[in-house]
Amino acid sequence: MDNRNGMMPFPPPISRDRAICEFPKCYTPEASLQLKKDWDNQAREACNDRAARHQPWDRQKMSKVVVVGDLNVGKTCLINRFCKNVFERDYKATIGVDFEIERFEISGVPFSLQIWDTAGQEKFKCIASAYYRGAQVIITVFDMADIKSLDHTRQWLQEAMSENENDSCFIFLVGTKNDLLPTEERERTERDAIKIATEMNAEFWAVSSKTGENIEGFFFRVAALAFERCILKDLEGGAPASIGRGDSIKSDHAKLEEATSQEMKRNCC
Ligand SMILES: Nc1nc2c(ncn2[C@@H]2O[C@H](COP(=O)(O)OP(=O)(O)OP(=O)(O)O)[C@@H](O)[C@H]2O)c(=O)[nH]1
Repeated sequence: MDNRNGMMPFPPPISRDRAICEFPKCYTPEASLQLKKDWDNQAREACNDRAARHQPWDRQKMSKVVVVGDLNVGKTCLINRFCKNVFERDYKATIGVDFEIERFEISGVPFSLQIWDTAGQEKFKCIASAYYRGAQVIITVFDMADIKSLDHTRQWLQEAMSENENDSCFIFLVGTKNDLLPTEERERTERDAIKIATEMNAEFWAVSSKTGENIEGFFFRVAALAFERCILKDLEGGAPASIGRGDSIKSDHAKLEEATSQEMKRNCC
């Protein structure tokens, strides 16, 4: 499509497998952020009303998601399994940060998650932490087969929250690599994780990026909760997050490259 006049081309249609109609279930009621089984009435009515009047929302709806946790716990694999349906067996450390945009259609409304993958390695922390601000969702990740990484999630959350307002974020605690554990051990680790999730005010999920178990259910849940909050904020007249029309994403990429190369040059970390 011609882009010479500076207008952004229309984005491609949202994939059918990213349409969410039913309110997605939690993993376990013991560590869930919302026990309700359906959308908030006010949000649902607002969406139905707009659809009936063929009146689109003023801004494209978007939430920022920040994924944190120790190195090697599987943050990149978690994101890549959902966004690209791939699983990488070999470990490649994330340098600084990276991000993916995932588009959904929820109750007929286009909605995007901007998912930030941050490096777990200590030496890249100073780059990654610059991207914590403005998150609507924080996902703290640990490796189900490495109990130390579960203990460290409190510290990761504290650091991510230090850049955000209290109560402004949905918090998730995600255990990856559940394919590596026998049932008994898995149940024990889940019980430990649920205790920590409760302390953190987080919703717990156990997933496997290798087998794909619970990956879609988890991200649909994240998208649905973030979307609903976005609609309710809009109805309250708060400033909703806006994704812009592509140029802000490009400038994020430019900033990312610049910050990473400066940081590497300075070798400060
Ligand atoms: N068996 C199994 N291995 C996994 C799973 N998820 C990730 N891995 C492996 O764990 C290693 C680390 O995965 P990454 O996703 O790169 O880890 P990361 O947390 O992004 O690491 P950093 O970028 O250093 O912060 C890789 O060798 C993956 O193949 C999983 O669900 N099951």
